[in-house]
Amino acid sequence: MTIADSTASEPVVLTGDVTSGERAAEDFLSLSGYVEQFRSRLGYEPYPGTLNVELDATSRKRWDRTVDGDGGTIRIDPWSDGDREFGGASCYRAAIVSSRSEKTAYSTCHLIVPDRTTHGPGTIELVAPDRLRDRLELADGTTVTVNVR
Ligand SMILES: Cc1cc2nc3c(=O)[nH]c(=O)nc-3n(C[C@H](O)[C@H](O)[C@H](O)COP(=O)(O)O)c2cc1C
Ligand SMILES: Nc1ccn([C@@H]2O[C@H](COP(=O)(O)OP(=O)(O)O)[C@@H](O)[C@H]2O)c(=O)n1
Repeated sequence: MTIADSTASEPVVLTGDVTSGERAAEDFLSLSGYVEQFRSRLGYEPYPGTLNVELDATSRKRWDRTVDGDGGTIRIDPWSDGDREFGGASCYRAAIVSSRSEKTAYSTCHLIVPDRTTHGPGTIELVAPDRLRDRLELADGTTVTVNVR
């Protein structure tokens, strides 16, 4: 299955646990070169940071297979501020549900795959206009389901 196939059929369903990283994404997502692209291409200004989700074994295989050979639905282009080069990213429309409040889905977020990242393929990152830890009462270790379209 590819992301292109999944648009026409069912979303790709991924489950995993919320984790903390090294607070690197916060700095990148505060830069105007990214903020302007998110506003025009995703339709919102992201909360500065990414929510990290460590996938379970089944989801990890599913996601590896899904992204294979797919260019991503929405591209964020590389850019430069004159001194430094910043990498691009691929974004996929997504919705997230917490195992602690399954009635509350947050559906205006995106799974983002930076071209350069410190994370391996077993950890996905989500961007959203709101702080998802607050909106969905998430803590490290909370199991979440991410539906990727
Ligand atoms: C929009 C975006 C752009 C990024 N651009 C770069 C980059 O140019 N160079 C780089 O080394 N990492 C880049 N990263 C990746 C981060 O450095 C980091 O590997 C990843 O987002 C995990 O961060 P965390 O430690 O906050 O979880 C980018 C991340 C995002 C979300
Ligand atoms: N839309 C978002 C983005 C980040 N976050 C959280 O905001 C904090 C800062 O994001 P970050 O990407 O710099 O941090 P880490 O993921 O490296 O821990 C982290 O605790 C993220 O989990 C969130 O709750 N909702």
